[in-house]
Amino acid sequence: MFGEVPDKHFIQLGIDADTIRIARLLPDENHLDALAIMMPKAQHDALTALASGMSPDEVWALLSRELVEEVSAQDVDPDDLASAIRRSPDQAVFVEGPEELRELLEHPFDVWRTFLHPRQERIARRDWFAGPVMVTGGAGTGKTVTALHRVAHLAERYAPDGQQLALDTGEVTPAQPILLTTFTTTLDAALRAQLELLVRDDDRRKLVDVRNLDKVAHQVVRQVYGKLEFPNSRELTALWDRHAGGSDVSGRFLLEEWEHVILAQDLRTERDYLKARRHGRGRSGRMGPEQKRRVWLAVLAATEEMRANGQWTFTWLASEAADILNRTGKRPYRHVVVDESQDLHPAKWRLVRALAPEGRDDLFVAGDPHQRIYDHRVSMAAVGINVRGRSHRLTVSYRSTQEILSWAVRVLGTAPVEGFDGVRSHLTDYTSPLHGRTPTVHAHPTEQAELDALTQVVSGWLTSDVEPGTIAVAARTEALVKEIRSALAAEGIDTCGLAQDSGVRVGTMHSMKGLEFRCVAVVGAGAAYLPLESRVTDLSEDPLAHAHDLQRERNLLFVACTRARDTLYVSYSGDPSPFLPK
Ligand SMILES: Nc1ncnc2c1ncn2[C@@H]1O[C@H](COP(=O)(O)OP(=O)(O)OP(=O)(O)O)[C@@H](O)[C@H]1O
Repeated sequence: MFGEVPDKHFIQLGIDADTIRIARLLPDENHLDALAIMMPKAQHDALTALASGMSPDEVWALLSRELVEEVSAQDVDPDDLASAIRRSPDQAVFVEGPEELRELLEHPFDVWRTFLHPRQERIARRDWFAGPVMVTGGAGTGKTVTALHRVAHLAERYAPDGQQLALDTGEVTPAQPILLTTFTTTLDAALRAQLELLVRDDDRRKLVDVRNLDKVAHQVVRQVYGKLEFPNSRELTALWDRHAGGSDVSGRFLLEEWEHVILAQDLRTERDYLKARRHGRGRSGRMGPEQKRRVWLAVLAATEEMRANGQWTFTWLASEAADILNRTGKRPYRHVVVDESQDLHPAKWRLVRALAPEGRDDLFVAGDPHQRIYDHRVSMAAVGINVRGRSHRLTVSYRSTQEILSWAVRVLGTAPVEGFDGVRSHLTDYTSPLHGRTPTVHAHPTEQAELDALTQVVSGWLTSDVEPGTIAVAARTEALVKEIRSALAAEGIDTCGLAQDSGVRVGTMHSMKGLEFRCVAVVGAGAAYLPLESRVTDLSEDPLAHAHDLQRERNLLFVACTRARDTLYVSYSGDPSPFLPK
């Protein structure tokens, strides 16, 4: 990791000879993190900053700024933190100790968005990175906050009319040089709201295009193909069924083969398809060459029909958008910042790569492999994104209490999780400085009894002055979400979807991703819903796909539970889910 750092840089930063020898043996930042408790803090901080690619002068500037912060913190009136944040020009305050954090808990929900920890600060406010940056970390470790601050930092380089100030390369700067993007519309609405808190100046905020990737892809492809249509899943299956006949597989299988193998690996010819790897694709792994040929022809026919009808899927759209940009050489943004990246399909990664020219500060990507709830594993190198030497991990959760974290981490089970670029990801040093109540798990004889109990719990939260919009109820299926909303409504409790704010928010576990609430109830955590049988490949069909599917269901429960800041209530009827910690 420090291969290119000369000894004199270490010495200049006060790092002793023994530590230099150890540092030279470290392959990556995870190993450096693990040594934190064995090294003097100042030396470890300096190494962490060096590892992120800073020059010795930048490291000095950062460390001395932190020192000044530490000293001046003693003069700050601790009762006046909220107004201190508002006074501070860049809306950032450094928070290190649990006491300070507890103070902050008292402040309004949204004010949280504007605090930075020195480690996050080092990433977000770094002058520049030589290429793509990856920020990983467990739920609530501030990946989104760091990404937002990075956007604000990048925006400061530009005059409000879009002219680049700091890095004048002589090229024309796009009107909106920065794209802040994520997975879904719900999340891009949340990001937009948070960016408004952080970048107060309207003109500067206009430099940032906040849009989910599907919308970005849509705009690129539409310019070439005109109006685009997106058939619903029933229409799509019917179309693919019509082409499946000769290939001895179902239309659904064919469609998945196209999206998960052909588009995922960007296979362009029958030859490439015959050679392609297809781990976790059930019976397709066992198809002979003749059958694969038939499948390839059926896929060609189905996609030709879709193209003739002007019909698209969002994965295809992303793939096509990347192709168009690569073909024309157009790069609509200077910087692309991606949040919740763990679930991006490889075609969407190709699009991300194609959206900005390669170079300094081109891509900034945040994600957590433990929160992967769709089945997309990707090698960043294969999609042309090289983060080597520029990956950073956050380990302190500022959202949930240690009690909630310790419980939720057990939901994940013990199977190793594949991180980005095939690196195993772990949560062993993932902690929270906050403490509170242990999550409670409640068993009920029937679903009706479970819903009655939920109504009482939510009423209790409301009467103890928890704002309705900071309460969320999550369930595995849409049908159960509907039942929950009716049960709460029958008791006079207003409810709304997770993206709205007109009552207690209720939604599926999938749509909880990226959000956070003071109190969370996870309902239907029984064996009937988790794992959801219809979403798990049969063991006999494909053991690898079976194991992936089960892990994905675990991750889903983990995502739902780690949305809770203060209180987590879990219930089920019938048998408990095997994922619940014993
Ligand atoms: N340095 C900090 N000091 C205080 N609060 C912070 C800090 N960093 C983040 N937070 C707060 O912690 C919570 C979680 O932050 P954020 O949403 O950025 O985490 P995340 O890593 O993106 O989470 P997830 O992966 O679960 O979506 C937010 O309420 C945020 O405001």
